[in-house]
Amino acid sequence: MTPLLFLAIILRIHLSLWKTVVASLSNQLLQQILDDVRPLIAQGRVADYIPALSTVAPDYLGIAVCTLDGQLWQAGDADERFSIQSISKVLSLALAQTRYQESEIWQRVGKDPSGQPFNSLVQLELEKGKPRNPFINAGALVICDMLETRLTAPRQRMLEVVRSLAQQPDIQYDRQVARSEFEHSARNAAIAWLMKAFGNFDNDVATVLQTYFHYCSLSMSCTELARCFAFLANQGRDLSGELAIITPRQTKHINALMMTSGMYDGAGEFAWRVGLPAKSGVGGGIVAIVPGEMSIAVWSPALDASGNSLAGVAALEMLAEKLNRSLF
Ligand SMILES: NC(=O)CC[C@H](N)C(=O)O
Repeated sequence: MTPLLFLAIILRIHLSLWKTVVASLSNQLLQQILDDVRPLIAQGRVADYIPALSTVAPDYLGIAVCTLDGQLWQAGDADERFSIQSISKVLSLALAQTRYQESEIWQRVGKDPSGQPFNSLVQLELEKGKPRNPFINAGALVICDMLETRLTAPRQRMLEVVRSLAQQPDIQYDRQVARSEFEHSARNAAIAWLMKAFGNFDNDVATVLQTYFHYCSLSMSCTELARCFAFLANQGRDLSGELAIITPRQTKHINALMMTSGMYDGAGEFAWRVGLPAKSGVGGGIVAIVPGEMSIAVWSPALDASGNSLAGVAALEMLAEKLNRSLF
């Protein structure tokens, strides 16, 4: 067999597999999944440590899938906006990757799962102010500190990035959520000050906290999130394929970190149940990536003990199973 023929056969197999997935994806399938997981909402709890989040009704439930050819599938409250919270930590890291050398980032923040709650201080003290990874609060605060140093207007820049990736020019910060977090920022401030004591924080703590809380307060829908995060399924390129947000190597790094640390101390169980890189936020959103194929966003505000959306995880588990997609 000539190498060319071999390549053609492989390509055919790949394309027919791709078609199978797309064929089995439908709005009805997504709706069915939402109907199946809805009873789980009652077992979770809406985050209340940020007062502005505690008023969100627990019965919202939405899902959106964006495949790399730009097609969208949706069900439930897919177009309702919510606070993306820690999902923004992925975007801050991507932004930092465009402004810093690889070694500059990873000398200040680790690449390992923490096995601890996302806002824990214990490990940070023991490990001399170097956070385990960029997706726990300490790590994201270091990344925001780095952005503060290199960007003249970090909040504006982030808005430009998400608006362009999600193809939605009116995405905004929810100022009420950002203010509420700032008024209840004792723990995050303690984390930042502890890192400053260890020499791993350069800028004014209050300024960086404000940037961090604004990023967390980004208000986006599942549809917008699915579009926005498609670059992680696409080797770092946006949906048009024309704009490289980050390099394929940087994309690999982010997906690996999402796999091991995107769901906090629930990351192991999530890998076991779903097997895809993902990032959650205490607003109840989760973004998951099927590399080379699609990005998925779910939202259900009631959380499990690790701070991950309870029905959201179950919905991803079902979808991954139905599409026969897992990295394992
Ligand atoms: N897990 C999260 O979504 C936490 C983010 C939240 N803004 C906090 O700092 O506590």
